[in-house]
Amino acid sequence: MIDIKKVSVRYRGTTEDALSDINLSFKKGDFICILGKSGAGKSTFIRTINGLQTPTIGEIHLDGLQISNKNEKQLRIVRREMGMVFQHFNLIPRLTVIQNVLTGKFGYRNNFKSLIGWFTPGELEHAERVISDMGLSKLRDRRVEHLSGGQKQRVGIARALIQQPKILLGDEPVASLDPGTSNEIFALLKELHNRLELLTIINVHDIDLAKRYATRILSLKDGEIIFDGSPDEFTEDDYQKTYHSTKPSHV
Ligand SMILES: Nc1ncnc2c1ncn2[C@@H]1O[C@H](COP(=O)(O)OP(=O)(O)OP(=O)(O)O)[C@@H](O)[C@H]1O
Repeated sequence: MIDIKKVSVRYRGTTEDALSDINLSFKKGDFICILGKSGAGKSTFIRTINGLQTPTIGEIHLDGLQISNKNEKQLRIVRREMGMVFQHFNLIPRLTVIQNVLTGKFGYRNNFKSLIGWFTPGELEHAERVISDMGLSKLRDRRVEHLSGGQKQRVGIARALIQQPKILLGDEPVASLDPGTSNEIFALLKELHNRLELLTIINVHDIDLAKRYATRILSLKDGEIIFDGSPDEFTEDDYQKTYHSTKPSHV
């Protein structure tokens, strides 16, 4: 589904690669968790997959088509296939739940209709369905600035789902949430992954969540993949190599 071929990324003005010679393939059914300490390249990796960052070298293919050499207009079409959820939710605080969810439709419409906030009955009905699915019906008309972190992330997920993506990308989607809520959000992401057959790729700092939910763990260090395997294969030694710190009691 996604093939990453010899991809390196070096930011302008820097002397080191943020990602270095990455070669990976992801298929439908993968629930990938990416581990790595701060600065390892996790965000760069996710951003490079959905075209927010262009590889300095190498290619990314989606279903056999190269997507890493597209212009902004073509990238908008590619990004419809990829829903994205963020650490800080990236919602519009003064807009309501349903208004925020509907912004997920913007990739499909012309700018004028989006600007004046005009949506078809079909689009509105779709938004209602996704909101209900996320357990947000009672909060439909509440401004998102008044929601809890977990509720905000559900809105973020609903906004991603309304695009009807094949791929769900998460850049630290639970890093701002408490452990209980983080687990709830991961359980929700896993349920959606199974039900909608999404390829899911998520950056996460919490190794317990990665071990509980991932079908495959990747570990990044200094822009390189240093582990690629099943959660069971990720050992204490891999943990040490990834984080260079002493073993926590829960591993
Ligand atoms: N826009 C940028 N310009 C220059 N260097 C950057 C830029 N964005 C990231 N970097 C550098 O690229 C490397 C990888 O950063 P990245 O944000 O991908 O890491 P990360 O693993 O997501 O870290 P964190 O967990 O702190 O978010 C770091 O050395 C970072 O300083």
